[in-house]
Amino acid sequence: MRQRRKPSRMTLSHDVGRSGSEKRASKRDEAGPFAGMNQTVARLPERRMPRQLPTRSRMSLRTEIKKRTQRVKPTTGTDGEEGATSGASTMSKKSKVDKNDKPTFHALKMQQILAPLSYNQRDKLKMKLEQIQSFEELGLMPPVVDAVYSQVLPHLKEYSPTPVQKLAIPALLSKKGEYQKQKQPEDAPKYNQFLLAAETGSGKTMAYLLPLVHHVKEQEELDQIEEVETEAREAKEREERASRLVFEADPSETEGPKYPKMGKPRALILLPSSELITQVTKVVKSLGHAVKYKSAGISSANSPTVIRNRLFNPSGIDIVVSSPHLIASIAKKEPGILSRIQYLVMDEADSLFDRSFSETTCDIIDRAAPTLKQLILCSATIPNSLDRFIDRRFPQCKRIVTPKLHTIPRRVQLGAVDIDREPYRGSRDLACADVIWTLGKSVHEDLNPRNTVKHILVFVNEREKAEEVAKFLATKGIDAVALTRDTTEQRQAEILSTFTSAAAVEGSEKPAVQKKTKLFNDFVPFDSSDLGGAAADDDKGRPARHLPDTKVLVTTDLGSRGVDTLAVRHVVLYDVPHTTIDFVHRLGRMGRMNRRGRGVVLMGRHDRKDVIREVREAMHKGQALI
Ligand SMILES: Nc1ncnc2c1ncn2[C@@H]1O[C@H](COP(=O)(O)OP(=O)(O)OP(=O)(O)O)[C@@H](O)[C@H]1O
Repeated sequence: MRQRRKPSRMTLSHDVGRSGSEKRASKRDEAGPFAGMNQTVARLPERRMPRQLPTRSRMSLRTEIKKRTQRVKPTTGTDGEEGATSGASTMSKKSKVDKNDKPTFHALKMQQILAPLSYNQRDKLKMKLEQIQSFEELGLMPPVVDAVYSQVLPHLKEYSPTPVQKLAIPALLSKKGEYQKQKQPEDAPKYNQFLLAAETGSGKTMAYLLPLVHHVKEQEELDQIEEVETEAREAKEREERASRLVFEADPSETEGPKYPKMGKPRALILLPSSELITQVTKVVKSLGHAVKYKSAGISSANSPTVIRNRLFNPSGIDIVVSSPHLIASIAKKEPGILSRIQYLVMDEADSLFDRSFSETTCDIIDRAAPTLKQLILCSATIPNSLDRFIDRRFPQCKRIVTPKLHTIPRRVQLGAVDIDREPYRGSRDLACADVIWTLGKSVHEDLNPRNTVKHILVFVNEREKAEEVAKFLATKGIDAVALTRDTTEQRQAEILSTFTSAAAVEGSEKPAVQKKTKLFNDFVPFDSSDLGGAAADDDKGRPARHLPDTKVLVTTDLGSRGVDTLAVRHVVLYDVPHTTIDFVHRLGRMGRMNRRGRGVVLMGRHDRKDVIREVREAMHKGQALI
């Protein structure tokens, strides 16, 4: 029997976008033995008016909730797919907001208080976004912009930065506040700290990478000037010394390191898994084809020789993409690796600061601090724990958040299948197979002349379950594989590559033109009559039929964080996710960059149907989850 789960500690932050100064309440003078001394006037505390408890207590809880939710209501109904309507128009509609549009989270509130971003903040951000239309307006050097067009997004005809890119790139390039930094107390960090928080699939990688490349190139020019100056100065000093010490060897003349830049990157990007390292390295490399710099991606999937060759190239290295654990272990033997870092990025920051990574990640930040100029934390979800951690550890952190933070794109729809209904009778496996068959047999409307291979992701909550479900699906004629931490790194890369390619893969079957065949668009998972039958076994237990042109990947959170699964348009939530954070990440594997997607959640009698309903409603209205 399935057990009811305990609520998770991971909850979304309620006030992500506030600035450093807003969040610290002014510290009151603490009382002490000398507190009243040397006073010339009586400093009596301000008289406080009693709180109007009677009125407040009369206010029903329902009204209270309504009042609060009004404060954070995102501008639903007025924003299109990209959500960039004019702030003025949305503001003016504030008073006319339909009651039904307000977030009415009750079940989700048990996990978390609301308000990811205030209504006003979201509106202000939208107004700011409207003012920027192209990459040229962001302040990047022209070769970097050209590299975006020619290398990273060559398949596009029209280019425009995404909201997070519009907000983050100018902020990361800005030199504002550099002077004040130098005047801060000795022990305060001398580097700028940023938090980039934006919805899944919104282009966060380029939002931090383009400014980083810009800085690296700028620094390269400065280095070259400095090198020429140093060489000239040293030559002059040598000459002077030579004229003074005609007969003696100069004891102060020691040779500097032969390869000063070897194994000492300027920028370090840290990620929690090998798949993500490979993914981000690909973007770094593609930019590097046009803007020349030296980069390397290293993960535990690489052999020590490969890692050494990539890092310790005599001509130096500019950008390294890796994981905290690997960098920490290299730094034990080669401390130089952290001695020149100026730009440090923590991508998927909520994972990198969770219990399994936090100590190592923080240690790297401390060791890089003396040379560090910018620390960038980046994530699609900001749990309360991370929010509090940032407050404590990086009180000066500048928060760059987008108006759609913590929302699931409206292009993604979520349906639910009741596994307790006929014909499943409580069998989650059977319901899962049936949903996949229905999705697999539906015909994609724009596919000609052959059916396109469909890529479906199935998310389970426990690692052991992934293997089990994949096996079951295989017995039902479905081409399913499991991806877990136990899968070898090479195999993980192989499996994921088919799910991350944007190119459509032509299938083997012609689309059936039968009347009965459902168009992919028409699929309504709530309608059980619509669920086509999964293949029955033959006498020997082998599947009687095989589902063609459909590839299924069964995975846990490993496949949900950051993986750019462009090929995926269907996600099946085999288990109801533990938290809204999991909903955001898992459903965030679809609907990336204006694509559409459909999710199906399997729900049983022990699952929180109220949670599913609220998530669906929030998605439908384009509201942020809490
Ligand atoms: N300005 C743009 N226009 C069109 N496509 C873009 C743009 N910027 C990035 N992309 C594409 O969008 C996809 C998603 O980008 P990316 O992986 O950076 O998203 P993300 O915000 O980091 O997602 P996640 O939170 O899931 O990690 C990539 O395929 C990328 O090439």
